[in-house]
Parts: sequence; structure tokens; C-alpha cells
Amino acid sequence: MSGSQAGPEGGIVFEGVSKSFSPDRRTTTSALRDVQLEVPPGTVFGVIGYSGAGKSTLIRLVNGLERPSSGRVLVDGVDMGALRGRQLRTAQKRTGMIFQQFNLLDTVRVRDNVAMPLRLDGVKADQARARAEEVLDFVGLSGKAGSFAGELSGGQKQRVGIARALVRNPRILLSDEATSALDPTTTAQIIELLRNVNREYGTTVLVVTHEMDVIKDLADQVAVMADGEIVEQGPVLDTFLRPRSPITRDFVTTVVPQGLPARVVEHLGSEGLWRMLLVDDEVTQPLLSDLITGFGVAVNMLHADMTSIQEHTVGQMIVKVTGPAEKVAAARAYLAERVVQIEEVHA
Ligand SMILES: Nc1ncnc2c1ncn2[C@@H]1O[C@H](COP(=O)(O)OP(=O)(O)OP(=O)(O)O)[C@@H](O)[C@H]1O
Repeated sequence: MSGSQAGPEGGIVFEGVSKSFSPDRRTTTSALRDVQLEVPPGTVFGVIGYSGAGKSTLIRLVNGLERPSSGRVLVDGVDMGALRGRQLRTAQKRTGMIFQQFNLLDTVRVRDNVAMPLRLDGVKADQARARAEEVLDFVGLSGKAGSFAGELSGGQKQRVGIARALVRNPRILLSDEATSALDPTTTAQIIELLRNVNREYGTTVLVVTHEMDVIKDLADQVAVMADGEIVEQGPVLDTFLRPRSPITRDFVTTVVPQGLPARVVEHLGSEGLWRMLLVDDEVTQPLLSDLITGFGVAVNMLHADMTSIQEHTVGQMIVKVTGPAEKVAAARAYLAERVVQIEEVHA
């Protein structure tokens, strides 16, 4: 597992990276524009964006399948774009990759699919198979080693994909929409497995996806991409609580639905209509009864939900508070001290 570098391995740095494609002389597509990104070693880092945002291009620069048009992509300090030939192939072994469509050979047995990268490296068949059995055991598929890959379910195929990506013991695992073809239950199992890879082996996991649920359950940090640019990045919980850009808000809304139907807001009026976010212990406070008994205001509960973001509980409440203006203001000040965020709801 150890390499030649000192310190933890698996760090990725994008330094002002741009990438354009010119399939012919007349057209140029800017897939990435001046991307600055730092993925600390041993973390799970999520990149989210809509189709065409540049996510696949970003990930393919990390394993040297593409080269930047300008800027540098450093993997453990090594400039991937500067490598050629054998040096590039050696550096590529530091990363494993999994794909939406699994990319397995359906008519080849599972253990041989997994052993393939080692066989290509020149490792002897019995050694390569022994290592393949080891990783298949880790992904919970030792019973399927002798089956043909084409006989497996989607979730099992992705486990094989993960085993194959891990067979060389990479410091970095790249995941390109790896759960997008799977149902929600299978997605949850694959997410759990990827977290285990990170926890057990300290592998850096870089995940690109268009699903905010995947980010919520898997990533420590997130970067949001649009049109080839990183528009926002930060710790996952912070991003859910305080999304800054409109596109990030849109993604957050898919997990924590915001607001009320416009006709309800118009009917109620925005005054005293508040949306609150609560984290961990805040969610169990008897806030509404405090308002009613302590401030003499009327409280109408319009919406409440709760979700888990990694090890945190995040609650949301929308209330309409009515009463004399000074009492409503005092109630708001009381809430503002007890919840992570409170804001007026507008139509
Ligand atoms: N090899 C290529 N040649 C020409 N254009 C490309 C190539 N690869 C990507 N692009 C273009 O770069 C842009 C970003 O593509 P990319 O696949 O990185 O986005 P994405 O966010 O992964 O989207 P999707 O999830 O749909 O794959 C798109 O406009 C795409 O058409």
C-alpha cells in the first residue's frame, strides 16, 4: 500500500485547469474553464452538475485519459498532463475507476474480469486470481467469482466494477455516475460500499454525479459545476444549509424541498412566514410550544421534514406566526438563537 511519497497519499489538485475539444476546425467546446479544486487525501469528494457540465472530463483528467488544454492536474504532486508512455501507465495505477455502465466483459467470469488489470500488468494468473478473490470477498461477492459477469444484476455488476477498480490497491477511486443506472435500494448499498472503501483503506474517492442524494449520503465535500466552471464548493453539510448559487439551491431542493406552493404563500402573506433549518439537537427542542406559551403568538405549522446528511440530522419547518408586531419580532429573535437558519418565505 505504501508509495514513494511521504505523507498521506491520494491528494488531487486542479490548478487553473481548462480543457477544450475541437472535434473539427470550426467547432470548439469549452468543457472546463479555469477549474481550481483541491481534493484532500483520504476524503470522499463529490462533484455535482447537470449533463454537459464537464464532470466526466474533470474525472478523466485525474487518470490521464485526457490532458488539460491549460493548467495542471496534480495527483500526489505529479503533473498528470506532463507524463507519457510508461510513466503515465505507472501513474494511472494509482487510480481505479468505476462507470455507470460497469464496463465489464459479460462473457468472462467475474474473477477474471476483476483480475484483468493485474494480468495486463504481467502478474501471473494464479496470483492475479488470488488477489481478485480477496477483493471480491471485500465487496461481498465471493460466491459469484465463477459466474459470468453477464449473469449478474446491475448492483452485483457494480460490485464487480468496484472490485476490479480496487484490485491494484489504488490510492484514488474515481466514480463516474456509478449509481445512476441503479434503483434506490441498490444505490444505497453501493454508496455504503464506497464509504467502506474509504474508511477501511483510506482511499480518496472522487465521485461525479447529477444526484444530490448521492452527495448527501457519500461525500465529505462537494463542488458544484455548471458550464465547465466550479460555481461553489465546501463541506457537504454547509452546502445543504447555506447554498449560495441558484444552481446549488436547485440541487439542494431535490433533497430538502424548499418553500411552499406560491398560492399558499400569496394566501398567507409573507409576514411572519418563516422557514427554519435545524441541525442535530436543535430538531428536538419544543420551539413551537415555547412560542405559544412564552410569547403569546399564534403558530400555524405548514411544513416539517427531517433528513440525515451523513452523521447529522437536518430538520426543516415552515411556520406562520401571527400576533402583535412586537411579540412576533420577539418570537423571531428567540428562534434565531435556537436554529441554524431562519428566513422569510416569499412567493
Ligand atoms: N471527446 C470529446 N470531444 C468533443 N467534445 C467533448 C468530448 N468530451 C466531452 N465533450 C464536450 O464537453 C462538454 C462536457 O462534457 P462532459 O462529458 O465532461 O460533461 P458531463 O457533465 O460529464 O455530462 P454527462 O453527464 O452528460 O456525461 C460537453 O459539451 C461535451 O459535448
